[in-house]
Amino acid sequence: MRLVVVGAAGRMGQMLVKAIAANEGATLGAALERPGSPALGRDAGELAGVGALGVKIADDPLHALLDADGVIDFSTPAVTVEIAALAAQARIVHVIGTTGLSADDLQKLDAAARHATIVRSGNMSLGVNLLAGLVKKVAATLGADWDIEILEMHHRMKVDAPSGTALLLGEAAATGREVALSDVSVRERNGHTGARKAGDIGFATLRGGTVVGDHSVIFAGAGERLELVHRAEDRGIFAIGAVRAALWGHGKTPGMYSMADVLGL
Ligand SMILES: NC(=O)C1=CN([C@@H]2O[C@H](COP(=O)(O)OP(=O)(O)OC[C@H]3O[C@@H](n4cnc5c(N)ncnc54)[C@H](OP(=O)(O)O)[C@@H]3O)[C@@H](O)[C@H]2O)C=CC1
Ligand SMILES: O=C(O)C1=N[C@H](C(=O)O)C[C@H](O)C1
Repeated sequence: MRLVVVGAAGRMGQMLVKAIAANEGATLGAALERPGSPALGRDAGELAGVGALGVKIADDPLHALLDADGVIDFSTPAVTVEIAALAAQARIVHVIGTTGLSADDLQKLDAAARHATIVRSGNMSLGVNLLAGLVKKVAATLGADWDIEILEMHHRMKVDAPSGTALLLGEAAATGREVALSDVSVRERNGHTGARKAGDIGFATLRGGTVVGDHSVIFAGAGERLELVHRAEDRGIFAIGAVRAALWGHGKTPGMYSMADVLGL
């Protein structure tokens, strides 16, 4: 499968180039960066530390997608929306790892998924997607007198909050409780907040250093507390998941899919 990597010089982009180079079922067809990026013209494999792959980083998505079977995109919301429209025109697979997407962005992705096969997840790792299943089950099992709080920590360069993973885990908890996350989520607390409202799902965000991604889902009851935790130690886990998603999506009917679909969870 011939794949394009969007944001190929980024933290995840380099991991994706590495993961594609290591996968027998995939080849790197093109590598994209923004116009004006200092990475333009560099060999994507050399930049990612896997040796020259003969693919120079370029800035023209239309040209890059011409002969592609799929595109893997861990970039920014605006770029992802643009790439989704192009992937829909080309009727190819679009794997989306980008987080921080607005409701309007998500609507545009849904429209693109009428023609593109989109796999989107706030976290492409096996561990987090298994964790989401556990969170749903625990939330469904424990009564509403157990409070749910989600805590995440990421590196100092992360630009969106709460993380895509925290929101994915929040959705899993809300689904377990058969409520809409948008009705119960509390993303900020400051000053005289009053007592916690029963049924709320709270989010707390920490940023610092080089933390790849830590997530805790805390179920706090009267006199006891249950915590489910995932710690990502290497970005390679997300890249391996994304390449697996692209290969899984090849030849699938256009639509919006998740990592749970890919992993059969
Ligand atoms: N779903 C998952 O499993 C995971 C998701 N993520 C998400 O992936 C996204 C990227 O994260 P990360 O790699 O850390 O961020 P980076 O900022 O390191 O990478 C993003 C890259 O996209 C580039 N870019 C910007 N504009 C364009 C454009 N027009 N065309 C092509 N490339 C462009 C950036 O270039 P420049 O810096 O020059 O602007 C940068 O190199 C985030 O939303 C993050 O939350 C991250 C890890 C796992
Ligand atoms: O920006 C990151 O780094 C990460 N982003 C994703 C998120 O928002 O949850 C996944 C992972 O935790 C790393």
